Amino acid sequence: KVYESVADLPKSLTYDFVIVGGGTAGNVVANRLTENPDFSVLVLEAGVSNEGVLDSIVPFSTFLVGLLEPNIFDWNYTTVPQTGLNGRVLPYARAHMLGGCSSHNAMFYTRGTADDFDRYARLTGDAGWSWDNNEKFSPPADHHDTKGQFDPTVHSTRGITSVSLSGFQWPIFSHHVIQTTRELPDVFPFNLDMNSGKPLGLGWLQSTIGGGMRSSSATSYLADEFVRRENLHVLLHAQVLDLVNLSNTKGEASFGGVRFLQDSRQFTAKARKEIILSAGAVGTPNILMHSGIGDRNVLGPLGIRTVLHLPSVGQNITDQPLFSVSWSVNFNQTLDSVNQNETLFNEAFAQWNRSHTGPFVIESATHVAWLRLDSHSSIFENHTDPSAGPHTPHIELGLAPGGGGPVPGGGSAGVPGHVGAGLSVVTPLSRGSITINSSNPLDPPVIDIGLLENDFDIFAMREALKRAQQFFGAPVWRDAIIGPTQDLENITTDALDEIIRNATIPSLHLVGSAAMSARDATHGVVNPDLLVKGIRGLRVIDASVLPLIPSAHTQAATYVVAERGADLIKQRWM
Ligand SMILES: Cc1cc2nc3c(=O)[nH]c(=O)nc-3n(C[C@H](O)[C@H](O)[C@H](O)COP(=O)(O)OP(=O)(O)OC[C@H]3O[C@@H](n4cnc5c(N)ncnc54)[C@H](O)[C@@H]3O)c2cc1C
Repeated sequence: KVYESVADLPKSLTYDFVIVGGGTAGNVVANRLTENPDFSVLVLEAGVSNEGVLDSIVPFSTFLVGLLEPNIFDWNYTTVPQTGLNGRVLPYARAHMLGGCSSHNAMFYTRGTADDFDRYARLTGDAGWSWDNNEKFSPPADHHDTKGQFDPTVHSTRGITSVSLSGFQWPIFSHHVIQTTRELPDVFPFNLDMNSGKPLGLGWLQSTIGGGMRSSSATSYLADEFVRRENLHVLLHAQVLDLVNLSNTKGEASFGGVRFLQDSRQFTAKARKEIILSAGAVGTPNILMHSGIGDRNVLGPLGIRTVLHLPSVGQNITDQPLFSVSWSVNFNQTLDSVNQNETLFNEAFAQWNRSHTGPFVIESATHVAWLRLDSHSSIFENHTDPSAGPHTPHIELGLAPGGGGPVPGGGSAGVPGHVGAGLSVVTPLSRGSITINSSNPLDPPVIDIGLLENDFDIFAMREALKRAQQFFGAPVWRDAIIGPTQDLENITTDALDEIIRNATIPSLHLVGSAAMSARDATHGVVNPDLLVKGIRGLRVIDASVLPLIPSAHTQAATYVVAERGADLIKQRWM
């Protein structure tokens, strides 16, 4: 059951497992552990309920933008000035609601490549880090014939989170996109299913949407049938401050509980078996450091006693840069037509309310191209290829029948008659850090994502732009395209770089802040079993543990981490 107040919890605050964060990963773990009726589980979520939050239910991007403005649904973080982005300070969205970022993300469901996961297995020395098919592949909202748009053999229909193809079509756009794969097959080969492990090429986007509504870890893994389990308690408005009840057995430290705040009152929840940190790639390292696990050179000056000197906490974090471009077109069958016309907007909303069909059942993008840089690119003279293997893309073009493309945290340009591409470098080499500058756990952490600091990333972004220009320059677009909304062709490379640095935003795909590494590695935060190195009974299960960013959006990989993490816990205790 989901509780709003500690006072309503039926038991004492002692459970077998305490999970910190009811986000994307945390709810998966809560669900899987409570399959065993002998385990009791408490989830502590700082944020609010997802129930009835329309902006989180309706997939359409205009609603999502509402969620990302400063409000109670987000932690409202900002980055430090970003050197690679001309010193700009950016909002850094992290959900503050049940379901975590799966309740307010753009719903792209992209698994990455088999190469990515093989590399995790290699890096950790644990072959178990392969991927899993656990989604519930569902019909699109409009029940159109999906033959030729995906490969059923690489999907599961028995999983928990719904995944579907676009449930609404913008016919001219879709036709032109697919026609481009025929006209320029060498650059944009059609790929039947980008989630097969080999995503290179261009195909139809799959999203975490079912029945025309967002499918998050809160609506799926905490659906009524699961959350009513007597051994599962989820407490909202419970912000964890730090880990407490430190003890030492045979030279190994362990924490017996977590201290949390609700309505300005402090409580301690105790774990008989394990504490699981699922507070996300910002929240998890923050809690670790406030609990004395981190670099002693950071903790000492702040007056935090170092329990374990683990300098990798919060280091080497990675996000993917996102730069949006758009072209004016002479047809008005685009998302912009709905956004710019109140009558059409209200009609679309009425249709969604009536039947969960129509333009509001998709976020914005309908197709994605995953591309590699030319192997002879000059950039490889100074950089080794950062991709995990030959089937791994370096860049992504998220193609949308509307201005500006998918813009997490931004919103679309919103001018009628536009098509857009969200350009992303999915194997960036820039790295950043999450650290703290105060001993008060209620103070926000210091977020430096380091976007575009490495020259590989700006090079790859320029290449992504060239591919987008090539794409919309294909013969089929000739009669449709009026021109780019910004002239990015007839300018110098320096001027282009300046524009890119001034307009790039983070994809919000942060990973690596509590990275897993091989057991005997001198770096890293968790072992391949996700237990924190040198601490007993403390696991991290969320996007923080991914040591390198998958060449994809990160929720699918986070679900994989969570499913595997839950399996590992079960193996230990059952
Ligand atoms: C705006 C946006 C758009 C995105 N779009 C996509 C997309 O289209 N496709 C995709 O694949 N990925 C996308 N992502 C990324 C993806 O959603 C995340 O990588 C993934 O959801 C992270 O899951 P997580 O479990 O690690 O963390 P989260 O889902 O963030 O969960 C962490 C939870 O812990 C809670 N928490 C944090 N600190 C505390 C504390 N001290 N006490 C108690 N609770 C705490 C938080 O409130 C949150 O609920 C997007 C992300 C954002 C923000």
